[in-house]
Amino acid sequence: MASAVQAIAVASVGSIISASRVAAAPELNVQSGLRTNGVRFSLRAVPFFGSTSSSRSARKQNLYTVYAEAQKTETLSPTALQGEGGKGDGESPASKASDRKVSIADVPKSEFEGKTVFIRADLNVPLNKEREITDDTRIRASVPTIEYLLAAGAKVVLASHLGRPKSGPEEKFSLKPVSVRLADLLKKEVKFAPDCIGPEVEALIGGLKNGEILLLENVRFYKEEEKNDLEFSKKLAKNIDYFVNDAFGTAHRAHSSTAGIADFVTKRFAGFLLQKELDYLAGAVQKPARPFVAIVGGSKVSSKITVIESLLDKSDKVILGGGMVFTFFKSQGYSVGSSLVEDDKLDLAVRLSALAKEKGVELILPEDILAADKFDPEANTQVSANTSIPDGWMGLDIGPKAIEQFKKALEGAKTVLWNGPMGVFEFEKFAAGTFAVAEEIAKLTGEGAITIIGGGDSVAAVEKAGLADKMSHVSTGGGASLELLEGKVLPGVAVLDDVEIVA
Ligand SMILES: Nc1ncnc2c1ncn2[C@@H]1O[C@H](COP(=O)(O)OP(=O)(O)O)[C@@H](O)[C@H]1O
Ligand SMILES: O=C(OP(=O)(O)O)[C@H](O)COP(=O)(O)O
Repeated sequence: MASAVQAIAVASVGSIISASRVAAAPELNVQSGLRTNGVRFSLRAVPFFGSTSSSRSARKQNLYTVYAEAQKTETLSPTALQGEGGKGDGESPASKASDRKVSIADVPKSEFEGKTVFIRADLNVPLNKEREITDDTRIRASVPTIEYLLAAGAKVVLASHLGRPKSGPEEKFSLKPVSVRLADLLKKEVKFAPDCIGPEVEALIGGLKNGEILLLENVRFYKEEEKNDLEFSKKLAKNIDYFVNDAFGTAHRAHSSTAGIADFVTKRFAGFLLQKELDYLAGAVQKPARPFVAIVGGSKVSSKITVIESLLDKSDKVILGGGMVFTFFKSQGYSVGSSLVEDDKLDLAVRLSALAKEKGVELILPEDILAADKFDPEANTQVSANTSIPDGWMGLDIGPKAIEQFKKALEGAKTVLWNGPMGVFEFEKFAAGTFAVAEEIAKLTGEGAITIIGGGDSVAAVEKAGLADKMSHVSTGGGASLELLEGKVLPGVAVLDDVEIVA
């Protein structure tokens, strides 16, 4: 066992068929941190959960075994270590499944040579009226997986949705502009299929040579996609060997191209982007370097209840900002003027405050508020104590004292997770709180903290502040990152082959 250092074996259940070195891969190379203590990891197909398909039991299982002279914590990503220890159930790690999915970096690169690989990416990018891409972040984020598989000699069939087309093909939802941008980024030809299933697509796939790529047209041009329709999933999988899911932004959807297709291929892997998102959003949050400070903002408490609850279990401090704080203030009997309040959630605010006390987590609300006389970029403003926003005025940002209070609360943090802006940052007058928090988090990254921006409007805010590249991780998924932070199983992740630590 100890002699099989840094080797990975990939096998069908019961019979090992190959063994070779782990492939080099950007950022997520399992091999890169290997040390010594002789740990064996088994990677095997996960039991099915999270899709409506009935054929899962018929799925052919795979067993992946990683042999490593390894210091566990340095060998695997944070998610790989979930499930180990801490549960006090007396089981050894040998019998525990981890939540880590088999990524394309876990198998030899040669595994993909000559294989037809269906990559589901999230290429759902914003376009203007001229159908020009206004933000190509998601395309750029998808490039490492695509480049890696092309270099490995795979025949890449790339699929995505774009927007929410209602009934069939519509030019404004075509992925054609994406193929052009992708070709620029890859510096190679990207063939474009006018459909995502059917004889023409089959012929195009059949004509692919090793290292060539075909982008399929929007999978949502078929209503069957969102229904995770069995026949449609089968059609997508026609002539496909492996499924690689890299579409983190859509991993919370149990659709044909994100989940159903997995039943009709021989192997299912996480791409680099998906794995990175899981490492940060699930891994770092489950096993954070402490102190771990979570910051939750945004407009409504109702949309973040489960996230706050889940973070109260894991973090040392939870800072609250944005429109949701007024529901907390009102629940404490403060005057909130005409600020955004969810009157049916007052009890919930009381309950969350009590829960924080019970768990010994500091729940920090802003000491003062920047109030406006109307919801308008040009509104008149005044700073109010959190207890007494005057009638007719509404809180649209945290105040200057709160900025200092939040900075102090963040001091020394080793892990920071941020979801939701501190105010109406879209209006310049009410962006100071959000930008100050963004700057403070960026500073902490420089000091060695792990800083994670958990999707949605906070990503837009960090980008607007020009600080996105100063964060450890900026998520490409809004809804998906929220669901992950809430502790939900993402169907597009659940269908992938899983890692289990066996010794
Ligand atoms: N005090 C406030 N009053 C009203 N709206 C607010 C306030 N603070 C923040 N918002 C709004 O909340 C929105 C973001 O909310 P949400 O969607 O919950 O966040 P995220 O997208 O980051 O998850 C932003 O459009 C912002 O303008
Ligand atoms: O943009 C997306 O989600 P997000 O706005 O929650 O980040 C994804 O592409 C998913 O799209 P969908 O919400 O139409 O399924």
